[in-house]
Amino acid sequence: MTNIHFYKYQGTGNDFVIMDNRNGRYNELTDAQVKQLCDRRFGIGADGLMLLNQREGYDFEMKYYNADGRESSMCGNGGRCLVAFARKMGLEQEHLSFIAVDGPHEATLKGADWVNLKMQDVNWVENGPLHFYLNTGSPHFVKYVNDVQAIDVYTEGKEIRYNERFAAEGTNVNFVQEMDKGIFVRTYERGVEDETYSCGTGVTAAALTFANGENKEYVIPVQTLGGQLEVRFTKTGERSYSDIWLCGPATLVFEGDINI
Ligand SMILES: N[C@@H](CCC[C@H](N)C(=O)O)C(=O)O
Repeated sequence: MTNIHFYKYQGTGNDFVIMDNRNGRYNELTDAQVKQLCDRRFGIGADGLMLLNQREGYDFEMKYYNADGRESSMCGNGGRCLVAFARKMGLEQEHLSFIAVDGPHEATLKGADWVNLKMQDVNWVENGPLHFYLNTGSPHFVKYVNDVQAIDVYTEGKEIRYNERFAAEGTNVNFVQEMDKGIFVRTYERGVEDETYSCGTGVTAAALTFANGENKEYVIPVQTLGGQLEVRFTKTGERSYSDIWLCGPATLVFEGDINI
């Protein structure tokens, strides 16, 4: 039996269990334990779990697991929550750098719970007749629809996620509606295998595909079920984007102890 001191954070309703693992205490955590901690009935409940690890040359390392217990690709809202958590753990500077599975990131903190997270540049977008497909740290299928509220995100998202073209890896699936100002995005998340209230890498993917005009700086407001985000970036070519920032709130919900 292991005693775990955990923190629960949420970023626009995308929620995470977080542990301070800078001393390596949780290195032996198994996939089954991660799954149990994320379980909404038998555990704490979350879309994913993150460890704050020590890493030379950076303020910290981000290790991310989906709710299914498997270590996965980059999580944008998770990254923002982990930055807010790092500050709670004593990394008080306004500007932080960390390394994640997709490479180095930087972040800035504003006020009590606002985190701007720099994402990797994107240099490839598949542009189909009715969809886009790109990788913003995690793979994302983006489909534009007329009424996003009317979409059965679970059923339609699951069908695309398990389409054979995405093979064993699968994809996250985003449904996007253009609004008066910006876009509304709903996401079926791989590894949660359900719709989540918000997905940071998905919101980023949707915002990039929305900027289909000239090469210039863009600021795209994005509505999700769990709240408002903003994506800032520079479009540098027909399918290339740099200086991409995912901006929004990241909030501590509660902390506690659990034995597993
Ligand atoms: N919630 C995330 C995405 C997490 C990773 C995703 N479930 C995957 O496996 O690709 C986000 O905020 O980006």
